[in-house]
Amino acid sequence: MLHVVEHPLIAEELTKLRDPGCPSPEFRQRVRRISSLMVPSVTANLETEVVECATPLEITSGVRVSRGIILVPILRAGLGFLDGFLDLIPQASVAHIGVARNEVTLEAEPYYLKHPPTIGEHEIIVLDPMLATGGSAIHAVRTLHAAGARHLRFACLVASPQGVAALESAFPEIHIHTACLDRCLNDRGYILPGLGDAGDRLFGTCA
Ligand SMILES: O=P(O)(O)OC[C@H]1O[C@H](OP(=O)(O)OP(=O)(O)O)[C@H](O)[C@@H]1O
Ligand SMILES: O=c1cc[nH]c(=O)[nH]1
Ligand SMILES: [Mg+2]
Repeated sequence: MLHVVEHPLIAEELTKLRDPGCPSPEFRQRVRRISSLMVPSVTANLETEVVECATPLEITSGVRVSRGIILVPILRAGLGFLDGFLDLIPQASVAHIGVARNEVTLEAEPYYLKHPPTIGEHEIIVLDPMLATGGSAIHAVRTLHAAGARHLRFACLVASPQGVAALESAFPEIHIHTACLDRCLNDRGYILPGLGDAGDRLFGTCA
């Protein structure tokens, strides 16, 4: 299921982010701000349970999120999306998955994986600013499922209709949260209108 997180502040940040003149330090800050603004929507349906708690005056009931949270940025660009989530969910663990898209074949090429052993008991939030062909996200979700993940959602900044369709077709139960659903992909697999290469813009590695 696709959730487009609509909010005026997110829309304004994204508009500034698309500008090719936005330098890396500003780009990083804006991505971080958007990811923080997305957290309430991405986490709105987390399972909770009632717990007993004390105030200075009496015993009452409170709420606890039932499962621990693991954030999984897809390297590299997912790292740009991580801090905004950690700002609001500092207790989350962080697993890393390295996937690079081969820019000729557009195939996802995995190169790294590190996650806590208890992945199946946690809520997993996979993070990547860009969902283009969907190859990288599909590889990441498949890998995490194989490692035991059972409660998993995906959050991105910009999605293409093709990427959403591919990810939903591979995992019909998945919830995809995006700040924007863009128009299409170009013949090199870049999202239009998009914002270019998110990893390069985040880390200042543009040609
Ligand atoms: O949906 P896809 O067609 O797979 O494309 C999206 C992927 O491409 C980008 O990463 P890239 O491979 O450029 O690596 P980087 O993050 O290291 O720049 C982006 O961050 C996604 O991971
Ligand atoms: O538009 C795109 C597509 C893939 N990766 C990016 O960083 N941007
Ligand atoms: Mg890149």
